[in-house]
Amino acid sequence: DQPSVPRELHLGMFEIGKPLGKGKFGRVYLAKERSSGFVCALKVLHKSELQQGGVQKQVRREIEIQSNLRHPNVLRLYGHFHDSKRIFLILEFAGRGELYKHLRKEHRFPEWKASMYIAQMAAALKYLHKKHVMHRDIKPENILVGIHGEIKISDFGWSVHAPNNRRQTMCGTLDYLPPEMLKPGSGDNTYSEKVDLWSLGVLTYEFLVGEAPFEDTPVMTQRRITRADMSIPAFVSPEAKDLIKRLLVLDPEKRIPLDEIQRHPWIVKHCVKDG
Ligand SMILES: Nc1ncnc(NCCc2cnc(NC(=O)Nc3cccc(C(F)(F)F)c3)s2)c1Br
Repeated sequence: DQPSVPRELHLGMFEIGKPLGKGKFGRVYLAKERSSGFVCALKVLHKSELQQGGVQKQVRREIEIQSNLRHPNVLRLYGHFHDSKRIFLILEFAGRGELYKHLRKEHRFPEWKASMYIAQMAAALKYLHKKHVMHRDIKPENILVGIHGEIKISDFGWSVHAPNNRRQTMCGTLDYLPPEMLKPGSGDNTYSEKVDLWSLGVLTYEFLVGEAPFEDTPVMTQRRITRADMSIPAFVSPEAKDLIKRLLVLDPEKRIPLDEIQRHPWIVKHCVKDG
């Protein structure tokens, strides 16, 4: 059949379906490309809102970074287009929606499920870090679930190429911020992709406990993060506790590397290879 020559993308090409969710900057709809029947998710961003938020260059960076990423646990960004008022992101549709909704409904995940998800996150981060991309905003709200139950890291609005010393104003929850992004070191305040390892530790804790390890008032959360001051409940298995403790380490260089995560007993014991 004819190789598909990329046509000029525009809204009329899509039949818009049900709303899938709404982020802080705009809504997402199920959509079908009319000529091919291809199903995707269409995120609509209003240029005025992006200007107000001063984040338009972040969206450009997201498009540039994510368009080149191909991994089963990273949500695809197929393309984008805009009209006079809006920017549209053409995204892979994740058939089982937003992970945080599953987490809230189930309160917390059984260890086998949490371990499978963290193994997939480690594989995705290994892929990203090999390309010197750090996501910088790993949290349940930025993870989607595919039709086969596999997870997909999404929303690369805060991703950058490592190393990075730009100070971005953060908004949203502090819970997932690593210490080095809260108070820059006395020396160089650059940070590396190791920031994603800290967030992976926070994510592991939240999957198993149902709340973030440093959850508190904003001031107390910052203080507890910079002291790695958290306690792990007794119902968490010793292996899971060990991995969390090896990720939530103040010194970025001392955090367990991704290769070792994939070989960690808590990960290995739950991912049944054959059958
Ligand atoms: N079932 C589903 N299947 C697929 N997708 C779904 N939802 C969309 C998930 C997203 C993926 N990528 C995104 N990207 C951004 O939002 N980027 C963005 C937007 C504004 C400002 C900024 C920033 F510049 F401020 F960071 C960055 S949202 C759902 Br529910």
